[in-house]
Amino acid sequence: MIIGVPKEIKNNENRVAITPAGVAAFVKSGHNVFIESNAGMGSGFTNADYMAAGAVVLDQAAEVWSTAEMVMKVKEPLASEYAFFRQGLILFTYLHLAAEPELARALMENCVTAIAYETVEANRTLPLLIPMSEVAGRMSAQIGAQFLEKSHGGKGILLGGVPGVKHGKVTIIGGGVVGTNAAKIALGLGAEVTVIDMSAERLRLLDEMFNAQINTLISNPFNIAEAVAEADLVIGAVLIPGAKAPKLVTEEMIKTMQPGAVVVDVAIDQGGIIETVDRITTHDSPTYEKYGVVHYAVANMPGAVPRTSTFALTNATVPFALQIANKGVKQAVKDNKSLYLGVNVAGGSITYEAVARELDYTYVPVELALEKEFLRA
Ligand SMILES: NC(=O)C1=CN([C@@H]2O[C@H](COP(=O)(O)OP(=O)(O)OC[C@H]3O[C@@H](n4cnc5c(N)ncnc54)[C@H](O)[C@@H]3O)[C@@H](O)[C@H]2O)C=CC1
Ligand SMILES: CC(=O)C(=O)O
Repeated sequence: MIIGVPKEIKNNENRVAITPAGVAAFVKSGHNVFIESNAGMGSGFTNADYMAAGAVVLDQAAEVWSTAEMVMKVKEPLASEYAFFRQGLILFTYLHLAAEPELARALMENCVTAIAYETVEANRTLPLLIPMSEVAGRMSAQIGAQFLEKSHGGKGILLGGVPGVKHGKVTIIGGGVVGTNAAKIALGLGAEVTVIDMSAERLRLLDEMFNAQINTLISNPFNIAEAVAEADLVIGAVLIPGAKAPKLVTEEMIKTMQPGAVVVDVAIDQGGIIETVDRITTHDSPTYEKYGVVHYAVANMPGAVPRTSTFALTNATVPFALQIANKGVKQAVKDNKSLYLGVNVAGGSITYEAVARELDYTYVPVELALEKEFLRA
């Protein structure tokens, strides 16, 4: 199979979908890799590194997209990339379609087989989301601490306090991978940490994991309102796979926060859980202020630490991509239920139930959609 890797074009997105080691793995299995010139520069990989591993370096993104049978990316394609979609193309990347209706339509209209990293599932975990959630979770506490500084618009507190002065309070809503990693760093900084989740089982696990050093609360509007009002920093970390994030922190709750408090809505890639987060921000301009509260809503947080993130992401994605390349998408998806659950669009239909429900399309099971696709070809 011919694998294409274009350079990422989202604001300050310095990750790349493949490392030279990944290229070598594809080449060893008899595949060809075409990568856009300088695609790896932001992560510290030169064109020469990729060529030494066996890749062909192409100057233009258009050449990569048009040559490839499978395009591997990091972030969802932006509007300027939709023109590259065509029937038969396999796209393997983060998609977050519940929050990207235009992208969903473009993929359907062009009959792309689109496999979303974030819905590939194994043993009730999301193996291709986990590494980036680990990164974003850790970053969220660090970033929150930074924006609490006066010079960054915050209320001017140190999360850890100092002897004789109170610690800062961090409320984390969603105790999954992002939430757990945020709690680790917030606790390490010396903050008083509260984690809210809808799963009592998850809270029990967290209580044990942190040796009762954090407060845990079951998710309901009353507990969320109280914990938000008290918090210096709120971190949004809820996920319902494939679906739009529920708005759990209302505008009224945000109004109860103190001036200079900070919210970091990590779940923004699925639409965000904070009602007053009304836009996606970028690494260039990461925050805005509303009701005196600093709002941060960057949808590609790991893009700011690209070297760590590219290694972590590709460690997880390349083995799945190799299965697709070795067997072809139809057989790979048939053999591997995890990959089956990653297919969001095929044969012009939405093939992931929660995405179809969210975007108001008829859900078509992957096997039927792929059959249609192969009959059409
Ligand atoms: N902005 C960015 O750059 C990045 C964003 N993310 C996003 O962060 C979000 C969280 O991801 P993960 O932690 O990996 O998901 P996860 O599945 O590990 O955790 C989600 C948690 O939310 C909880 N939950 C669901 N409904 C809830 C409710 N009503 N109240 C409280 N808790 C509830 C679940 O029980 C689960 O523990 C996702 O949207 C993910 O895509 C991840 C990486 C980077
Ligand atoms: C998960 C995701 O969207 C990211 O890492 O950018």
